This record gives sequence, C-alpha cells and structure tokens, in this order.
Amino acid sequence: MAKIIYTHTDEAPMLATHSFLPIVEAYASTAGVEIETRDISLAGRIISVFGDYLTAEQQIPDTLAELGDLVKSPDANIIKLPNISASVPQLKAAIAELQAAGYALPDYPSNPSSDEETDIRARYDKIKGSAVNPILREGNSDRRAPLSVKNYARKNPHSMGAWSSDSKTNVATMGEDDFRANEKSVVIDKDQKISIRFVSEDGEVKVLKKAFPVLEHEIIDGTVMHAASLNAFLKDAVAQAKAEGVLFSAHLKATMMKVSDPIIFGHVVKAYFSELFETYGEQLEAAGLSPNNGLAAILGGLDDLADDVRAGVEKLIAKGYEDGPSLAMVDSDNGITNLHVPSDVIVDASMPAMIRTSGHMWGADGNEHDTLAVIPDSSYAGVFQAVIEDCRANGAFDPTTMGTVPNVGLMAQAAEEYGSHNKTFEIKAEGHVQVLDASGGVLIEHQVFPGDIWRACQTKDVPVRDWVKLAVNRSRASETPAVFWLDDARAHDAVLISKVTEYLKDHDTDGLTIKILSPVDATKYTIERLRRGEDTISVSGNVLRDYLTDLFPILELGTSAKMLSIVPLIAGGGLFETGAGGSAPKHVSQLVKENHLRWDSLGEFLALAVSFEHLANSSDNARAQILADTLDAATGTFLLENKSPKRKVGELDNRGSHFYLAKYWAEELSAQTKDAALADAFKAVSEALGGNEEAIIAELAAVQGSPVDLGGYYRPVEAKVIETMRPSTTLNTVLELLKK
Ligand SMILES: NC(=O)C1=CN([C@@H]2O[C@H](COP(=O)(O)OP(=O)(O)OC[C@H]3O[C@@H](n4cnc5c(N)ncnc54)[C@H](OP(=O)(O)O)[C@@H]3O)[C@@H](O)[C@H]2O)C=CC1
Ligand SMILES: O=C(O)CCC(=O)C(=O)O
Ligand SMILES: [Mg+2]
Repeated sequence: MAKIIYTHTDEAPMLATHSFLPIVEAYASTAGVEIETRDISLAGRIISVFGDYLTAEQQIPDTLAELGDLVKSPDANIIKLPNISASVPQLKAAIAELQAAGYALPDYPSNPSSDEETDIRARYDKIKGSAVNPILREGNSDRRAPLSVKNYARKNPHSMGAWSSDSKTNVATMGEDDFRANEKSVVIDKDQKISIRFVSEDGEVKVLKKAFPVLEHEIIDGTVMHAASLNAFLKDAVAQAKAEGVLFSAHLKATMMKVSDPIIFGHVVKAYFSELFETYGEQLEAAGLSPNNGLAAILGGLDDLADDVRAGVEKLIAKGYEDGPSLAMVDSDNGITNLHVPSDVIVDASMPAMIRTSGHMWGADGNEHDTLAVIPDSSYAGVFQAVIEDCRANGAFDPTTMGTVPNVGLMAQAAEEYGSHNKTFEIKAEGHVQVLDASGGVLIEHQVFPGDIWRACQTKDVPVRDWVKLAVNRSRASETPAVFWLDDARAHDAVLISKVTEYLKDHDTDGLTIKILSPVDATKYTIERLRRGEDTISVSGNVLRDYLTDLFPILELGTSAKMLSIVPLIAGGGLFETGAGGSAPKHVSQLVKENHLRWDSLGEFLALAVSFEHLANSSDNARAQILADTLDAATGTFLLENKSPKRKVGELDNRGSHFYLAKYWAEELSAQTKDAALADAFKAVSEALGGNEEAIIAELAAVQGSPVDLGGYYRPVEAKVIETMRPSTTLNTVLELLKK
C-alpha cells in the first residue's frame, strides 16, 4: 500500500497535527494511501535513546534512525513538521518532566566525571540542538511562496511597522578575526580519511577528531574565532549600545550551531555582566552555573551558592542592569531578557521580526525601541545591515506590491556550517589546530589560544552539483533571475564559486539571468527589485538558506509558515517540510491559558498536496493525483475565504481552519469528474460538512476561553491532547463516514 510518513513533533505543530491528521487519514484512505506517523519529538527521542534505563513498557524504537535510512531510499515520502531543536535548558526541562512522569532517566551531566556519565552526556549531546533536520535533509532545499499565497498576502497585507530615517537600529559585527576572516578552504583530491589534531606550544599532540572519511572533490573548511577578539568586540558593542541609548540584543543560532553558538552566547552574557564574572566567575563555574545556558540558568541555581556569594552575585546582576545598556526583552511582562535563555532569540526569525517592527525590539518598559543587534561573526551579518539601511532610506516594505524571493539552498548531507558541530572545539591551550590528510600532510592550520572556537565544515560535491541543477531548473520554470549569494573574498565561497562556474556549463542557461554576487551586493540587488515588485531567486548556502527563508517570507507574508518547502531527496524520494518557521512555543502558552491555538497549518496543506503528487507519480496512483489537485484548489478557496486562524481568543483558530479546509476539499472532491466513484464517496461528506457548518463552528468555539490541561509540555498525555484538539463531535462523526 502506498504510504506517506507523517512526523509527530513538538509544541504547536504537534497540537495542530492532532486536529488535522484525522482529516488527512480519512481522505487519504479513499485513495488507498496509508498515513503512518513517526515520533521525532524531543521527548520521544530522549526515551528512544535511553531504553536501557527504562521499563519494557516505556521503551520506544529509534524512529529518527529509521527515517534517516528511509530518506536514502527512493521510497521516502515524508511530511516533516518543525520540531524543537533543544538548548541545554530545554533538554534539562524535558528530562525533568519525563522523570516526574516515572521515566528513570539519568540527569544531564554538566561535568561528566565517570565513563558512565561521559556516555550519558554523549547520548544527550546527540539529541541536543538541531538533531533531526540534518539527518532527514538528504537533499537540497526548495522554498517558495506559491502564487495563491502571494496573492492572498497582496490582498490581505499583514501589519508592517513604519521605518524612520533617523532610526538608530544597526547590526554590530566583528569583521576581523572571526569565522569569516580566518577561514581556509581546500578541495579534497581523492577519497580518503582526514583527521583533526591540536599541537601544543611544546609539541604535545592531542587528537581532536579521529580519521573520518571524505570524498574526492569535497570541500573542507577550517576556521577560528579568537576569544580575545570576540571579547574586545563585545565590550565595545555593550558600550556602543549604552552610548547610543539603544537596546542591546544578541542574535545567534544556539540551536543549529549547538557547539559554537552557546559558547558565543556565554561570552555575550559575560560581556554584559562583566563585573559579575570578574568577581564570581570561578564560584559560578564551580557550582556548574555556566553563562552558556543563559542568565535564567544562573538565577535558577543561586540556591547552590554560599549565602555571601549568592548575595554578591545578586547585587552584581542588579548593578549590571543598571550600568549597562537596556536589554532587549523576550517577555517584558515577566522580566525575561534576551540573555535569559540561549534559544529564546534565534537569528533567522528574530532579525526579520525586528525589521518588520520598524527596526525595534521590546524594552523592559514594554515599549518598542531602536536596537543594536549583535551578530558576532561577519559572514552574513551584512545582509541584515543592508536591509536595515534600505528601510532607513526607503521606509518599510509594502506587502501589497513587493515581489517575492524564492530560495534554492545548498543543504544536503549536512553541508557547510550546519554540519560542523562534531568538528567544533573550544580550545584549552595555546598551540595549533591542524587538519591532516591520510598521509599526514597538513591541509589546514591555524594558530589558536585558550578559549578560541575552532571549527571545520564539510560540503560534498554531489549536493553542490544538485544545487546548481535545481537553481537552473527553478530559474527556467519560473522565468526568474537567479543569484548565487557567494562572496569571493571568503575562502569557502571562493572555492564554491569555481565549482558553480564549472557546473553551470552542464546546463542550458540560454536566456536565463544567472548572477554570482556577494551576500551584501545580492541583498541590494534583490531588494531593489523586490521594491519594484520583481521576483529574484536566491541561491544560497545552508546558513543563508535558513536566514533568507525567514527574512523574505516574514516581510512578504508576515510569517514563514506559509511557505512551500520541498526537499527533493538526492536518492529520488521526497521530504516535504511545512513552511520554514519553528514550533512557536508562544502559541502553546496561549492554548494552555485560553484554549485558542493560533498556529497556521497552511504550510502543511501545501506540503501535503505535493506529497500526494509525488506519491501519484512514484506509485502510479491516479486517485492520489486527484487528492493533490483538489487539495490545491481547496487551499486556494481557503485563502480567498480568509479562513486562516486568527490571533485572539474567541475567533476562528487552528481547529476551525482545519474544518474549513476539510469542507472545501470535500467540495472539490465531490465535484471533480475524473473519478465518479470517488466523487460519490465525498458527496455525503461534503453535504454533511456544509450542512453542519454552523453546529461544528459553534462546538469549536464553545471550548475557547478557559485554561486547558495537557498533562505535560514535552510529552503531554495523548488522550488530553486529542480531547483538546478534537472538540467537535459533529465533525468527528462526519469523518467516520469515510471509514465505512
Ligand atoms: N524546521 C524546524 O524543525 C524548525 C524548528 N525550529 C524550532 O522552533 C522553536 C521556536 O523557534 P523560533 O525561532 O521562536 O521560531 P518560530 O517560527 O517558532 O516562532 C516565531 C514566530 O513566528 C510565528 N509563527 C511561526 N510559525 C507559525 C505558524 N505556523 N503559524 C502562525 N505563526 C507562526 C509566530 O509569531 P506570533 O507569535 O506573532 O504568532 C512565532 O512566535 C525552536 O525550538 C527552534 O529550534 C525553528 C525553525 C525551524
Ligand atoms: O533545525 C533547526 O533547528 C531549525 C531549522 C530552521 O530554522 C530552518 O531550516 O529554517
Ligand atoms: Mg530557519
């Protein structure tokens, strides 16, 4: 039987799945398509990896590993919803919740001191951060706003904060002695194994990474961010924000860059609370209170300190706030700053949200203010600065007239920075880091000092060729210029430029506009066209893929959740992601507080249609193609009728939006003429949904307004989630019609 795998994830998308999946299952069954779910939630991944600590009933299989194999086969057809990429504080919270629910899981060892603890830590570190996407993304990325979605946004523009020409908002970045500036890049000449080692000043050798395989034509980069330069830069940035009277905020990717960015975040916390760490740094470290986990973790551990130390720490935190610039707030009502949790502010979504809000972030006073956005590494910071300067000169973008920027991203096989965490090291002593080839020759070498962050990245050749092909195909299919965002002044990009130039010759590019521009020039070129209403494809590496597929969608559509996000797998299967946004924890708090879920599943509708289409082609299933076409048409009506979830309690929410999608989809299915039996099967459903619209909407609305108990955050009680997400008996009964 033809099969689509649906992922069970976390937070808002997981809740939405409980409402939408029963509809999908019922409709798909009419085409003989089976929908199977696989649990890749944070809690599920923890349980599956620690089976040996748990009872037989508690154990669950490692479905992520299973999907990791599946994506390498042509049979893969997976709908991938966003999942939590856990920071250490989130990981610890999930462990605590599971322990309280009777799972005898070990604690997360902050400082492993035995073999057992080292093993536990290694297992948790694999679950930490962006641990799912790199395994499933065995293909490059193709993200765009379908025309129907773009047209909807033009007719129903989201709010855009006005920009003033005297805005003091800016990006601060290092520019020298950072990852971009110190990068070295080589192309591997033959299949072999390479290794990474540290050589101390007195010649002592320590293996950082044992020999690991690389392939002919693969690009290997090595680079280092010097801690001393980072700290000098951060000190200046703190002073600059104070002097300019703007908010201080840090924008990192502590989730996906799970080794380097929590360390950089820790340096930011130390730079802001410099006196605290100069005075009590050692005591805090001895108590296991690391700035890398944010200010909240330190505040949460104050009880472990001696009374006098605790009092001193509290005093210097208060003094830090007083002496320093105002901090950008994540939640001003509850005093949560940008420095509280490393995963609260994530650069891909946080910078566009700021740009959309007049270049403002929130201050402790609950008002918007200009901001100094600190993005230490300069590889991509200039992109945001260029957009800020453009908004200062030309005002906010206009969603009713602006063009669109689809992205083709080099992502497959853990390409570039996002695959670097198993090759990233915080350096303990002065010396040299070397990358050695199989015969011991030095491929890359850097001088390093204590505290420096050194990392290597890999980019395989097959993904690069596939990426160039995708870019040309997309440019041809949409008759849109394509720009490769590559910087010839940066080592990795220079190598990539020579490959792109060569591989473009394999394709017919006649009549196409294909350019290679540095990220800053590409930004300027693209936004100038964007303001004129013209479209431009961005063809970028993995990090810019992540940034640009939030930046432009958030400006164009108000959220990246409305994007079509396809990963054509290199082995021939399909991975269909839902939008480009995350798991919106704020939406869960709102649901728990007042039983209203504002999560928009549009990305899921779009993904499902292409998944059915893929299945129709790969398994010769004509009914799957009908499901795809009718779902597309239904989504069009859904947008025209404006049935997306609204933000406020009492209004139509996620559940109501699913009802309307189901209704329009059933109407399309019963009206189509390609398959009379199928039309007949949906006639009764369509009539029942149409006839009961008022009753269903009333049942869905009746539950809103009071708090909900889900029985857990990371692993809520299934029965309670189902009860919450499927409150309309009438709708549930209609869906049963299809199972008969
Ligand atoms: N592919 C994946 O697996 C991804 C996972 N993540 C993970 O998600 C978590 C949260 O990340 P964060 O950076 O806060 O980003 P989010 O995208 O979750 O949230 C940013 C904001 O975008 C809006 N938003 C996002 N998705 C939707 C949607 N479907 N419907 C309506 N609005 C939406 C919400 O705005 P508002 O509050 O105004 O409604 C939300 O608060 C992290 O754990 C992160 O690692 C992040 C990106 C992708
Ligand atoms: O894997 C993650 O943590 C986030 C992924 C993401 O932000 C993206 O792909 O856009
Ligand atoms: Mg992203």
